[in-house]
Amino acid sequence: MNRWLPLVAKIPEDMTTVEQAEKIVLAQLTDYGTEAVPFEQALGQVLAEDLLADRDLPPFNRVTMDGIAISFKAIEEGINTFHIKATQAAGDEPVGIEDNDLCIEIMTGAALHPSLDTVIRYEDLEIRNSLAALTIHTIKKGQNIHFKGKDKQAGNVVATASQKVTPAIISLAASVGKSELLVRKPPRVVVISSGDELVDVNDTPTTYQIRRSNNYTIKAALTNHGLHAEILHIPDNPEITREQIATCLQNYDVILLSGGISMGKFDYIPKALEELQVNKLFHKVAQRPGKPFWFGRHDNGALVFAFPGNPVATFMCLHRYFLLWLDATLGLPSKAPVYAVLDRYFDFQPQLQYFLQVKLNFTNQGQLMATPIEGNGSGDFANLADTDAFMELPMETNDFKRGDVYKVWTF
Ligand SMILES: Nc1nc2c(c(=O)[nH]1)N[C@H]1C(S)=C(S)[C@@H](COP(=O)(O)OP(=O)(O)OC[C@H]3O[C@@H](n4cnc5c(N)ncnc54)[C@H](O)[C@@H]3O)O[C@H]1N2
Ligand code: MOO
Repeated sequence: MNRWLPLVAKIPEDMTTVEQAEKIVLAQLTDYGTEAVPFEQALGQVLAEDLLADRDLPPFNRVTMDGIAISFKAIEEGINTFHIKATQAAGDEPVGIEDNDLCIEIMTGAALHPSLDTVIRYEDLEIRNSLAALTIHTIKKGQNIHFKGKDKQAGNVVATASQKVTPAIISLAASVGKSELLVRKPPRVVVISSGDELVDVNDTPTTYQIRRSNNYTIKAALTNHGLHAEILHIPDNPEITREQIATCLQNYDVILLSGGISMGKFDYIPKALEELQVNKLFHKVAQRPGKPFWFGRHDNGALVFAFPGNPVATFMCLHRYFLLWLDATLGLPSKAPVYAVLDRYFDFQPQLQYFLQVKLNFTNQGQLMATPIEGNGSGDFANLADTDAFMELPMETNDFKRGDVYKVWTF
């Protein structure tokens, strides 16, 4: 590299830096309201209410081992053989004892009667003719019991608003009897591809055509984030492009476009967007891949993320900008950035912020290492399957040394 260049990178005036682009995107947060959904359908959505315990958790003194329940007083009195008074299953009404030499044969999950305070596992007993004899000497009062209210008390918050609904939260909702959850309404999203060279998955491409894939990649990534999206393909025709986008601007909150935004003769998208009064907030970011990225907002509030068509560029911009915006707009707390150690030397000369594709691995010391898998540019989608993240290499540097630590965007 030319070491005489100043460290502050110079970028062309018509370009936005990655940092500025992120700020502009994150300044466009929108509240789409809330909706009640059946709890099983809430996976991946963002909670819009606190989830409260409807009763103590656990709701009774819960036995945690199959065996017998006794009063600890018996142990203090030196008793080590017990008459089995009854057998109690989980869900049964609790059975108590009147004398300390009695016990209840009891199962995991059963509710303990107030006259009992200690549970001894079958493994520590010998049972014969309705008599249970201890085979161990050390017994602690209160052992093998999960006490009422130990985890949460009635009215306590078990999950807070602005948390993403995970399988654990589905489990909590079921436990506290919330069959419906109030969640943040996600934006209505349409994913649009364009280009006459693109045919659908089930069509046979001519020798010079390819199958469209970006729209499916985007849709799949959104599904992973709990967001449903519609798909639309527009041919390379300026009138149809304008008409279709105009309709989408009325029917969707967010339009994710892929392709048709650089300098080609058939790249009609930026012009159509401007004609439709979508205000351009930036076009071109000093980054690779994804330099021609276009972002704007219609007066009605609809946002347009127009990603460059090359598959890796679309994929990177989706993760670096759109998903970041989505989390923020749904009120999720911002995630702490993830950093990894570059495991070999890498150089990149252009004055652009480079998003290097990497394979991530933890060492046996718990350190996250990133191995560059560069591929063949932003058209090389095959390479995406071999990598886990983009490593964001700062624009101010051209030489990235083994052992350097940089931010990664996992996908
Ligand atoms: N003169 C210039 N040419 C290009 C520039 C530039 O700055 N000056 N930038 C290059 C960069 S960087 C990129 S990235 C691409 C982006 O161009 P577009 O957004 O206009 O995308 P297209 O030309 O429509 O397509 C690019 C490439 O991707 C394929 N593609 C498009 N959509 C899909 C899809 N849904 N599924 C799969 N593949 C798709 C398309 O067939 C092309 O091969 O422009 C460079 N050119
Ligand atoms: O943005 Mo392009 O992705 O550099 O190929």
